[in-house]
Amino acid sequence: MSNFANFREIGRKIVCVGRNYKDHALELGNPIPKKPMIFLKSTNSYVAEGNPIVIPPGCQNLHQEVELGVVIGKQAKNIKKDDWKDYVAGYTVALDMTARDFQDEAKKAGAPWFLSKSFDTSCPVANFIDKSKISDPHDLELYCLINGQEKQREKTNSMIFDIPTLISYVTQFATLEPGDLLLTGTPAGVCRVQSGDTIEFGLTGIIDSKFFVQ
Ligand SMILES: CC(=O)CC(=O)C(=O)O
Ligand SMILES: [Mg+2]
Repeated sequence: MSNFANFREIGRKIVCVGRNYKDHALELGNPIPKKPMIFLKSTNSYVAEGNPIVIPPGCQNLHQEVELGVVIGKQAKNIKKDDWKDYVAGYTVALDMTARDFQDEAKKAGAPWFLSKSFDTSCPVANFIDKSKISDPHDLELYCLINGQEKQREKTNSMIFDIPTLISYVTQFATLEPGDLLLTGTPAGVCRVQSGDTIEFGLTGIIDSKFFVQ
C-alpha cells in the first residue's frame, strides 16, 4: 500500500456521502436518509494547503462542510462490512465546499449537483494520516472555525452510516481504487464563507489545516 506522501496521489476520485449527520440534514430541512446518499466530486475539485479556495462565478452563498476523509489503499469491489479495514490506507480531513445557492436551484429543478459540489477548488484536503495513527476513526472530533469563530464541532460517532457500511454500500455499485477519497458527510454548523475568510479545520489533537477564500 502507498503511504500517499505526495498529496496528488490522494483524491483520484472523490466519493462523497450526503446527509450522514442527523443535525446537518435537519439544519437544511432535508430528510434523514434511509440508505447512504452518494455523489461524486471530480479530481479537479481537489486543492492542497497553500492554495486558495476560489468562489465559482455567480455564487452568492458558498458554504464550508468539514468532513472526515477515508483514503482507499487497495482496489475494493463488493466488500463485506467485516473486511473494510483491509481496504483503508489512512485518513484525512477535507472541506466539501458547496455553492448552496446553486445546489438549492438544482434541487428545485431535480437537476444534478455537479456545479454546486465539483467546481475547481471545491475540495480542500489536509495531509494524509496513516491508518496506524488512528485506532478508531469513529472516535474522532471534527472541528471548523471561520475567521477564528467556531462553526462546527462533532464526534465522528454521530455518523448515521459508519465507515464499514459506506465502503460496503459504495463498492456494490462502483469499484474504489487506491488513492480514492471517501468523504463521510458533514455535521451541523455549515455557513456562508466569503472572499477574505480564513477556514481552519481538522481532527482535534490529530491534524489541523488552514485555507483562505480568494
Ligand atoms: C446537503 C449536502 O450538501 C449534503 C452533504 O454534502 C453533506 O455532507 O451532508
Ligand atoms: Mg458534504
